[in-house]
Amino acid sequence: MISTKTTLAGFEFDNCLMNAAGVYCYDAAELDQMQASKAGTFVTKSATLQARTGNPEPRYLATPLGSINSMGLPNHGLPYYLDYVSQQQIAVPNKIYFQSITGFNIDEDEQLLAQITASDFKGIVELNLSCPNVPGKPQTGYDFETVERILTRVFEVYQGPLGIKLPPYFDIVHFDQMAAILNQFPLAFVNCVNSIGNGLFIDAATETVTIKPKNGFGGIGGDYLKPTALANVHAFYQRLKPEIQIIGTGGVKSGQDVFEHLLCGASMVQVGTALQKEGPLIFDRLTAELKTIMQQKGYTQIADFQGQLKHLD
Ligand SMILES: O=C1NC(=O)NC(C(=O)O)N1
Repeated sequence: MISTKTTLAGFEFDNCLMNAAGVYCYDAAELDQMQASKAGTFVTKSATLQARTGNPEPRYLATPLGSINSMGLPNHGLPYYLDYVSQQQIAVPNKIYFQSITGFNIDEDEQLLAQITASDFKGIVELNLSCPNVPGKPQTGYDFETVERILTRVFEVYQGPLGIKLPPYFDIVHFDQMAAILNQFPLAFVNCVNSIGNGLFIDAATETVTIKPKNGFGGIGGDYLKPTALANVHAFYQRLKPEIQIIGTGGVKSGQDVFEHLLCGASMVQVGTALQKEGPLIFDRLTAELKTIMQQKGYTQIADFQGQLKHLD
């Protein structure tokens, strides 16, 4: 019997696959589809203190090799998602859900966490430190001192399982510096990676950008992202203390892509662009393809190969 079960933050999940925050998680209708899918669980759209309409449209484009988006954190506000998850904790009790949050400053992060503490939320928090699409708002994950300040406050005020969503890094020294900061904290996980911020996809026929916000600059996902995502997963897997697990996100559209993220050290794999394109049935296909690869290699569980990427010595 081949199993794609996984454990994260001390919880067991029937499947190591789930959505990436932002995809199929904006409202109850989308989250219901995630609940009905083969995914092991879901994460909500990153919730902010106040509901947001997000950036002007067009703000998303699927491209042949991936996607570009500048959604701008459209969401119904944290209470909406806490209510939905509260219902699911009763309707489907033996599952653990992820709540993504993002404040626009450290005090908002604290307020969001206080709301979660005051609720009956029993799941895992994903603190998004990497949205590249709010005009004027930097990707917090690139400000190392601020990350340290935020995590210090977060773990002073919040006692439940919590991880962070990071932007991609492209410098070995940055992996070293960020890992040294993160190893100070009781993080349940680090999710590598968010989209590559501020890419540009243009239409040569009309000589125009393809999305409206920020003169067409947006987060890049899909095939373009995969080598960077795998590198970030593996770099942090190599550097973080074993108590901090890795969620792998970026460029997953086949069972092989899932296998590669797990081989690099991920304990859970999230799907964004390909889920947006194919819909939640993708989890049936990805699970079957991953099991086929595992069977061909003689593996029966993820632990048989997780993090076992070989180097050339
Ligand atoms: O963290 C995010 N990453 C993205 O690529 N897009 C969304 C968004 O724009 O809301 N947020």
